[in-house]
Amino acid sequence: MAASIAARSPVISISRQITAKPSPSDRGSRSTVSFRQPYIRRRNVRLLASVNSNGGATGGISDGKAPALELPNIDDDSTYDVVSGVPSHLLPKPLSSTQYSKPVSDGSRLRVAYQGVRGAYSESAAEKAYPNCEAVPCDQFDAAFQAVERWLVDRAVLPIENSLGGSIHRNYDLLLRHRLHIVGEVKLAVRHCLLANHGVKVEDLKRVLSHPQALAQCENTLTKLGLVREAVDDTAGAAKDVALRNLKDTGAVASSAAAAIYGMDILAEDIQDDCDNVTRFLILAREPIIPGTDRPFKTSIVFSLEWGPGALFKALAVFALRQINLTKIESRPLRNQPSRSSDTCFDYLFYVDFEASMADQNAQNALGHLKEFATFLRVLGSYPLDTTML
Ligand SMILES: O=C(O)C(=O)C[C@]1(C(=O)O)C=C[C@@H](O)C=C1
Repeated sequence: MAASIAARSPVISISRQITAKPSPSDRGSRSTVSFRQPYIRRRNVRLLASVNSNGGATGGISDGKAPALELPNIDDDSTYDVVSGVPSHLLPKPLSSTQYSKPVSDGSRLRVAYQGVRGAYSESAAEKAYPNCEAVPCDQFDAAFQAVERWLVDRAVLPIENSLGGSIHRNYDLLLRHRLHIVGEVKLAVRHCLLANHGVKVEDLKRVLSHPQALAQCENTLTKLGLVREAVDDTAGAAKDVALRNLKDTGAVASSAAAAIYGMDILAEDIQDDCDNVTRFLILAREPIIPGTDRPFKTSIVFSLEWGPGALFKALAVFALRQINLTKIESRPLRNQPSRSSDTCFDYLFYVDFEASMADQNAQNALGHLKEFATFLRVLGSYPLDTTML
């Protein structure tokens, strides 16, 4: 069984870590508010602006010493990539929102990286996003990011949050460390099974292996059964391991697909704590898609703020003032910052998803406003919502 798996697509494992950090350059600060730009700004800028009646920003930005700088001209379309400094029109052509699900132009199948081994939920998510794709297993999330960056695959499909277990923090951190763009999302109903080798009964089990998210999603059932949990890299990997070692006292929490692939029995189905167990995955590509207005879009951004009372309140107000609905907010520690005098104060990155396309002037205005006082701002992607029924 394992040999046939290897023959399909070897697992990608990349040992060298890419440690790309946001560039300290301030070049992007006066360019057009565009979904392509990872904006980087100096610290210590002071907000002197407010929202005008059209939802546009007015006023200027000051560093407290120099005269106020003029506002970024949001009608100016001469944009530059802040990483390479290359004018935007010379960069690779972005995918259009209708193109992003089409096969590659030479007729070969789209190669889509996912984390885990065959039978992982992430593989199902990749196949839901791109039904005729070649799903390529990667041993770690980081390897999937790098596989796209190194042109080994065309896309990566990675979990970002689950309705029961919450956020997958590792992928939030990797989104910033790498330079990929979010070009879509896919929601997958996750129905966990308790798997064991042939002849093993529930009463025989002492331990259970699975991905930490899957173990968290089945907390109640596993507690009732009194099983010791052991975390491994992915659910299907857990099933494969239990099967290959022919363990008789250990089960796995994984999908029914994994049971079929690794020849295991399903002892219990739907063991997640809530029948509405949904994982949202992000689709990542080297180039962004051109945001549209033809269907509902979502935009994902990450920013940091000056420390102070009401800072986050002000940041979120740029959306509230324009009736833009937020669907997700996540904070992560901002690493490699010089420590502050007070031990009680940490710096954060805020990841926000909002329901608007970067093709909407309203969304451009909101980000233009946020950019005036955010110490760092990057648009991770503007992409169509997954509105499919689960
Ligand atoms: O282990 C898998 O099968 C995965 O695809 C990973 C993962 C996750 O990281 O959240 C994906 C979906 C489920 O929520 C459980 C685990």
